[in-house]
Amino acid sequence: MTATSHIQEGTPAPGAHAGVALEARNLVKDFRGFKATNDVSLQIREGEIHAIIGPNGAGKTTLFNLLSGFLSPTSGEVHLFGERVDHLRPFEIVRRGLSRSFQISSVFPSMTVRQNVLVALQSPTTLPHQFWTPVSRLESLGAQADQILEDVGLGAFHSRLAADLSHGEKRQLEIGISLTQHPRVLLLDEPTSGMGGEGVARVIALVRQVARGRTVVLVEHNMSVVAELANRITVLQYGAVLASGQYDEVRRDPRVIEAYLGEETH
Ligand SMILES: Nc1ncnc2c1ncn2[C@@H]1O[C@H](COP(=O)(O)OP(=O)(O)OP(=O)(O)O)[C@@H](O)[C@H]1O
Repeated sequence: MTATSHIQEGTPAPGAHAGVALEARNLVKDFRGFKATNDVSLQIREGEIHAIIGPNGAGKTTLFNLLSGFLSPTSGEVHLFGERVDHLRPFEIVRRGLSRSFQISSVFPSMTVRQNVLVALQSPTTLPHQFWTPVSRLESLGAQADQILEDVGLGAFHSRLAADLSHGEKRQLEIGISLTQHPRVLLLDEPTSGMGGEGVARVIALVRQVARGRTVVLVEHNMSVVAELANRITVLQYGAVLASGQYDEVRRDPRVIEAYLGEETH
């Protein structure tokens, strides 16, 4: 049995989602004849930390964009807790429980750490009937902001300008901003990119913490981070799923070793 076959097991009947938080069914994204996503089917189970890995250009970011509504698939479907969402806009998907953080910073540098979280808390996705509110009037959300900052380890930095945060602290803030949307599923795009050992260890601890009670999907290049965090992994190559399953099993798959993990297993 190949590792790939695991994604076929337990496939729920159409409409059911029995323990599956997020599902791609035969997803294709065609950029002018080039399939950046090529018939991808995968299931992310509720409560797991699932890593999407693969060489540069394998289609990881494109898949994230499809799962979160930032791109529409050429064909195929995305289901969130059993509901088809591939026709919805990103904010509608956020409202249904899926948030993502970005590889490129979404932080406002000229605001304080706390103001960044407050602004995210009053976004239309969390407060549907409220438009822009001056930061000074957002204090009703202050307790919530403070709790989120504690949760992501930035409690002591609340009044610091976001511009003055270290790279790693900015990533912590981005995760905090994602948490303002109360996601049941959190997509993290390379949360440890550009970090040294200490920052990586902090993010690993943070991801473990935010994963309590929710589902986390992460794109990650650092294989030791994947090994530490992921319950299951999916390996992409040329836009397609090469293998999907338990980390220890997939890393021994000869095709995966050849494509990607060779150095790790020597
Ligand atoms: N808008 C686009 N138009 C044309 N081609 C695109 C577009 N977006 C992505 N691609 C191509 O699709 C392929 C997959 O890109 P993608 O960014 O999804 O890969 P990735 O696995 O995230 O790569 P990396 O690890 O380098 O971030 C690449 O060959 C890329 O050049």
